[in-house]
Amino acid sequence: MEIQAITNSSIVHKQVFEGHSHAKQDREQDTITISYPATEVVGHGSFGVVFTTQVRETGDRVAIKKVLQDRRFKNRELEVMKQLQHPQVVDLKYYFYETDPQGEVYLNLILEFMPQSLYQRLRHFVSQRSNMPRIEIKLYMYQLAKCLNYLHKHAAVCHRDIKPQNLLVDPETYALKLCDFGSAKQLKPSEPNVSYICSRYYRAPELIFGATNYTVQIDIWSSGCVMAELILGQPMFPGESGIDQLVEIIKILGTPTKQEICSMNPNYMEHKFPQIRPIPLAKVFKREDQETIQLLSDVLRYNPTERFTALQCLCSPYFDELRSTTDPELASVVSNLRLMEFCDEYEFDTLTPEEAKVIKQRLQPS
Ligand SMILES: Nc1ncnc2c1ncn2[C@@H]1O[C@H](COP(=O)(O)OP(=O)(O)OP(=O)(O)O)[C@@H](O)[C@H]1O
Repeated sequence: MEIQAITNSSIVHKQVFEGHSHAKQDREQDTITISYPATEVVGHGSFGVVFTTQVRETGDRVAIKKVLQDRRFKNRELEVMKQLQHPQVVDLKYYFYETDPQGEVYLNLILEFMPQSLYQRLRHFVSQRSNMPRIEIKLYMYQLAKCLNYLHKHAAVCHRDIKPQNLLVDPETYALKLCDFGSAKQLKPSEPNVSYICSRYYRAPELIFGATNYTVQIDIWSSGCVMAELILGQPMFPGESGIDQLVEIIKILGTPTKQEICSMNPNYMEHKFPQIRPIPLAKVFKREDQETIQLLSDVLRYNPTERFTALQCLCSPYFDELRSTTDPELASVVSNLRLMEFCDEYEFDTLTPEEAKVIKQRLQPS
């Protein structure tokens, strides 16, 4: 779903809740009033509409995502977004409810605005028959790994729909932020989760195998698919149906071994698959260097426990260029985005002090 805004002169005044207030329940006395020019909605998504405007009190450009609210349930997207605050997550500034004349209740999420999706950014290069510059890919992938480390470790949340359309970017600063937490969930090892989530090209193989005990590692697989797509200019595994998606993966990674199938879903152990040999990733990505190939092969692994975690991705030599650049232009992008700054409280809080020390030495240039 694309968004656009056509402003007209009328100003809307709304009582809204703050996105990160500490109040446990939504009470009217906890609201503030903001105003913004009314906008016309131009795009419709599967769950709602998004439009953009500017809050007059703060001058902030925002995107307003309006979703139909089922009165029987808490909105999981809202609950998740309220607890997330990270430079690589689109910030929830405010939210409010409204009821239409038919009595339907809508939840409006007022979000930090970002100019483009990574999907649109890639299409820009593809339409010019050029490639996205390697360094731009690296800047985006680094921020995605930083985001997922925070999401998976600090918040224990799995996004479950990582794809270029849900990664918002600013091509002027190279900032990247994750959006659309409509499928996100806190996964608990003891509770099963539905496997029919995530958009087809980006679905981890354990989801295609119907696993319900999957982990946050499904997001890492999707990220690997995004990285491959940015390099190739087209999806790496363009499956035409649910099962064809597996065929596309097998065509490149080869048939999974018995152990690999067991690691994804033991119920398929007896199933007979045609034996296909893997194509080395160095052949698929002929013009990429060794560090790029290595990171891709570390994330596009059948076995979710062998697949790199977000923190392991961040430590990959692929990102050393960002840590040790002598190019003043790149150094300034890295510094403006504060890519080498980490917060102990929400980025290393699940590590022991010893582990944190080693990781910091690796991630922070001396
Ligand atoms: N904060 C934002 N700033 C700018 N654009 C945004 C923002 N949030 C969403 N968008 C745009 O709106 C699109 C749809 O947003 P989102 O994915 O959250 O809605 P959805 O209804 O879940 O859509 P989908 O049909 O893709 O599942 C995004 O792909 C993006 O282009």
